[in-house]
Amino acid sequence: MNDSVRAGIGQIRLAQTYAAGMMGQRAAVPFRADELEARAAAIMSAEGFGYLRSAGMETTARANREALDAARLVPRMARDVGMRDLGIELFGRRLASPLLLAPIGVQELAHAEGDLATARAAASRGVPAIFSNQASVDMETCAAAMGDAPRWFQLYWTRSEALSESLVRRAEACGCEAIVVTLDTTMLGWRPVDLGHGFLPFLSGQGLAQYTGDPVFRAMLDKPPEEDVLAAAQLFSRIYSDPSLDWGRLKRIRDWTRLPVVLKGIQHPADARRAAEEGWDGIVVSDHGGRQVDGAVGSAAQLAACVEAVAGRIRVLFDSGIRGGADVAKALALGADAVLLGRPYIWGLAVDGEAGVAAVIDNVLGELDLTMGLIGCSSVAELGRDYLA
Ligand SMILES: Cc1cc2nc3c(=O)[nH]c(=O)nc-3n(C[C@H](O)[C@H](O)[C@H](O)COP(=O)(O)O)c2cc1C
Ligand SMILES: O=C(O)C(=O)c1ccccc1
Repeated sequence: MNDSVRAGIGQIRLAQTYAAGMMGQRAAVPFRADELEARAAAIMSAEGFGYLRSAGMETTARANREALDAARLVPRMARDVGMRDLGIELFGRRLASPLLLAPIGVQELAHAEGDLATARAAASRGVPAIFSNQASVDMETCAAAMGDAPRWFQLYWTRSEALSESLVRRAEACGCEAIVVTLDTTMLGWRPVDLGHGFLPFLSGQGLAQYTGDPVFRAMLDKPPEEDVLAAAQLFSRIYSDPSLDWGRLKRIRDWTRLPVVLKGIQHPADARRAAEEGWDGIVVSDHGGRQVDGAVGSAAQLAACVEAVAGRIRVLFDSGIRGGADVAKALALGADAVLLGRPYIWGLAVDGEAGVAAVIDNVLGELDLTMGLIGCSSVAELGRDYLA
C-alpha cells in the first residue's frame, strides 16, 4: 500500500467514525474509555469483570494514569502534516502502526469466541496479536484464522523446561514472529477482589487451552484433560510458572528458537540495561496493568529512564494504562518504539466481539493519527521528547 492510499484509508475511516457519532447514532462501542469499561462491566459476570479489572487497591493502576496524564504534549504549528505515516519497522516486519495487542489471558470471560475474535480483528487491522499463554483458544486455532497477518506468542516460563520448549516450538510452527517472555508473574499477585469472589478462572479449566492440547503437558497427566479437568487444572497451578527463573537460565530459550525474544515486565533501568547488554531483542516496560505489585511505580514514569538505559541497542515496547491514541503518542514521545494495548480491547470484545475489538483498534489509531497531525508530527520516527512539555 503506498502512502497516499494509506492516508486516504485513514481519512475514510475517520470520516466514518465522525459520521456515526454526529448522526446521533449511539455507537455500539463507546468512544470514551470510561464508558466502554462501564459497558463491559454491565455485560460481564461480576467475577469475570472483577478478574479483568483486579488490581488490589489499584494504586499502581492509578499511578499509570497519573504518569501518562502528567506527560503533556506541546503542539507545533505549520509543519505540513497533510500526509502522516503511522508505520514502523519491528523485527524485520513493516507494521501499519506502532500498536500491538497485549497478551491477555482467559478471554472467554469477556466473550464466548474469546481469543479467536481478537485474532480475527487484529488480522483485519494488521495489528499484531500477542497470544497469551493463558488463552481460551489455542495458538494454532487463532493463527489459522489470521492468514499471514502478524502474531507473537507470550510465554510463562513453566517449571517444566520440556513444556516451555514445546510451547515455544509450537509458536514458531504456527507463524509467530517473536516470543515475549513475561517475567513479572512468577507468582500471581495479591488480588483481593478475586479472593473475595473465591474466583480463579483456571480452577475450573478456563484459560488452559495452550496446555490442554500440548503433547508434553498431556504426557504429564494420568488421564487426558477432557476426562479430568480438575487434574489438568491442578497440574497447571503447580507448574505454570517458575519463580526460581533467573537471567542465566533464561538464556536456554535461545536453544529452542531463533525468533526475537522480548522480556516483558521490565521497570528498573538497570534491568533494561542488562537486557540490552545480554543481547535480548527487546523489552516491554510494563507493570502488568498494575495487577502484580500493587504499590509499584507506574510504568510510564519509568519509561524514559529505561529507554535511556538501553541506548538504542534493543527495542523498547510499553504497556500499562494506555487508554487512547493520545496516550500512545505520549509513550512514543517518551521513547517507546511501539505500544501494547491492554484492557480496552477486552472491553471492546465484551461489548461487540470481533467488531468491538476492531472498533477499539480503529478508535485508538484514529486518535493517534489526529493527535500526531495536530501536534505537527507526520511520522512515528519524528515523535520524541521535544513534543513533550
Ligand atoms: C485480564 C488480564 C489478563 C492478562 N493476562 C496476561 C497474560 O496472560 N500474559 C501476560 O504477559 N500479560 C497478561 N496481562 C497483562 C497485559 O499483557 C498488559 O501488560 C496489561 O493489560 C497492560 O495494562 P492495561 O490493561 O492497564 O493497559 C493480563 C492483563 C489482564 C487485564
Ligand atoms: O491474570 C493475569 O494477569 C495473568 O497474567 C495470569 C498469569 C498466570 C496465570 C493466570 C493469569
